[in-house]
Amino acid sequence: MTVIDCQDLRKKYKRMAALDGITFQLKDQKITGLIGRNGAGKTTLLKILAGFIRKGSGDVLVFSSNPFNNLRVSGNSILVDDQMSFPDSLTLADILGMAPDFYKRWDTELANNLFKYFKLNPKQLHSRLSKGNKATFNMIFGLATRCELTMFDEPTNGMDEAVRSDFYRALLKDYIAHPRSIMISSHHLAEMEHLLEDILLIHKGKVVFHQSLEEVKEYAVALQGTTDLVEKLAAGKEILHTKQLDSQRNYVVIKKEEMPVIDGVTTQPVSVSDVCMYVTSDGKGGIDDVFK
Ligand SMILES: Nc1ncnc2c1ncn2[C@@H]1O[C@H](COP(=O)(O)OP(=O)(O)OP(=O)(O)O)[C@@H](O)[C@H]1O
Repeated sequence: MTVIDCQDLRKKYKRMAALDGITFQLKDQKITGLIGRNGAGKTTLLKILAGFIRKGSGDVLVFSSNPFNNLRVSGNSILVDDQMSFPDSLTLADILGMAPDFYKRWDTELANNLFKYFKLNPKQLHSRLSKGNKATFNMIFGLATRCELTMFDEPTNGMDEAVRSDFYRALLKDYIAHPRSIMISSHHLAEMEHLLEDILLIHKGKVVFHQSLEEVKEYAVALQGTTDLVEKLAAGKEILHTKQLDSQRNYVVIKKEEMPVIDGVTTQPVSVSDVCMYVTSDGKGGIDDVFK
């Protein structure tokens, strides 16, 4: 089943293009990482998919329907972000108690068990929660809805390291038991990489690639060695990143292709988070370019 189908999706804020022709499809039940630099358009895309804001032009279908103000979409999807708000008069216990009325697959046992594990106070008002506890409660809520399309926008913002690690584990365990389409935008790609099956990388409102994690791991290769040898080997190749290691040695990341073996140059894999950082970087040397 096609869960999401975006074709040339565009959205402008005044004259600024936040989404500039996004095309991708989400077909199977997978955990997809929505990755991109600050301002890439991740939140805008998620809000359109959740039906919170209107698209500009192009097509967007969620469960084969336009998601904006659509009851079928809102009943089967959830966007968990730090702007989730609940009526001020409701305590956390009230919110959990009312959730089954809105989400048909709501799992009360999961919600209660996670709630106890994270030692949240059932009498507290959502608006009074600390940043980290609000993120934790929102995560519990998002997981317990078991929505067919569950989207998290920077879910771990504010969580301490232990809670982040528990969140990743809870998400994975629940997903394995109850597969569904999950999309997570996060700046902590390295620490949640083990969860992801696919990566949708966007930059300046455009899709850079939509690939499996295994494909992204094979996307680039790093060459390290004496500057003249590395430069010779990298000549004519698509260079993604360069770093001068010392006066004689260089480190160059290129798009992966068959490489001849040359004495004095080693080839190394490039991590998924580094690939995403390099291909969305405007300069090739990163912050070092500023100090040249
Ligand atoms: N309500 C708004 N009004 C005007 N411009 C906006 C609005 N919301 C977002 N933008 C702009 O649209 C672009 C995309 O923003 P968006 O929040 O979607 O990016 P993001 O990838 O989620 O960024 P970050 O990782 O920093 O949260 C940015 O340039 C942002 O300034």
